[in-house]
Amino acid sequence: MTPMEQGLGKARVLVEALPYIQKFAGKTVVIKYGGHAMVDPVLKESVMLDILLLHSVGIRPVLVHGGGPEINSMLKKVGIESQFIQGLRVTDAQTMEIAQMVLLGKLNTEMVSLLNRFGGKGVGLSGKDAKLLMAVKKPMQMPNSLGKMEDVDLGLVGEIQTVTPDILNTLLGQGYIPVISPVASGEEGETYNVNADTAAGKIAEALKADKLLLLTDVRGILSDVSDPGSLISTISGGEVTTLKKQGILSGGMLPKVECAVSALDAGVGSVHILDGRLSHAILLELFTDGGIGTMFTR
Ligand SMILES: Nc1ncnc2c1ncn2[C@@H]1O[C@H](COP(=O)(O)OP(=O)(O)O)[C@@H](O)[C@H]1O
Ligand SMILES: CC(=O)N[C@@H](CCC(=O)OP(=O)(O)O)C(=O)O
Repeated sequence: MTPMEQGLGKARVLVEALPYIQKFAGKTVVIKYGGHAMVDPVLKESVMLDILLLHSVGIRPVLVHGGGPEINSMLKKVGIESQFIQGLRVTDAQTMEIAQMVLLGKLNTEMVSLLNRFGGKGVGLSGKDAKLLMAVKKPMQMPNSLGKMEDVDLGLVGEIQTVTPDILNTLLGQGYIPVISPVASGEEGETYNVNADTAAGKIAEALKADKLLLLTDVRGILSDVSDPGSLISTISGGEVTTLKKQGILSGGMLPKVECAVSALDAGVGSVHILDGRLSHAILLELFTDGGIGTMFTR
């Protein structure tokens, strides 16, 4: 291909993206990025660049990050093993301390630094800042071996009670990109560990976001988790309930579908689960017709 043809190819991509860029200018897009898709440093840079691109065309991006695998490896180093119940980490005081150190001290600052190095104005926050996320201890019930429902103790896992998005609106209004760790405060100053998808969903609801994008390490919801070809492109709340009953949705997919359905009910414009391992997944979702991953429908 000649340099002239290459140039024309790039220009065509831009012209094709233009209607989408115009459609989303001024809109709020909440992006949840985490899990294994966040471990690759090259991918991480590429996601930060995509977020900057959104910002530079007038979109208001809000980044909520996870970090489950990094928390796991730090816990392993200090000899602590985690148990997960329905995709949630049972969190004792020591686990909480380490999770907070990894999420805020390492991952949040890392992403803010990347955004700023690439010319953006990223600001790191946790749910504790300006009372963004207030939580109580999350209750949970599970069937015991006899099938009878029993209380299980998740420790310091938080259930979000209120979201006060003022700080986010202030930052967004002044051109900053908020980067949020999923740690919340309790009324008595307790620290709670919140699943990052759940935090992103509640933040999207409070901001009345136009889009919620949940980036993960699979193509989207699969009807057979071992077959990447079994992607479900669109799904309704009713279908989610059926898949749950059939046991097709499990582990970390449960908080995702729950927050997605809740966000749509609360008026978030649209919710998508995307493959965060795919380079430029965010741009493909926003700026092309086809869309990728799973889209939730009302
Ligand atoms: N039906 C399903 N379709 C796709 N993934 C599923 C399904 N059921 C369970 N999963 C699991 O959910 C995982 C994604 O959740 P999780 O590991 O918490 O992601 P993240 O860390 O990106 O938030 C997938 O890697 C997969 O193992
Ligand atoms: C309660 C709970 O499970 N909190 C999560 C918070 C981080 C997270 O959700 O990270 P990913 O999105 O990368 O999985 C945890 O401790 O792993």
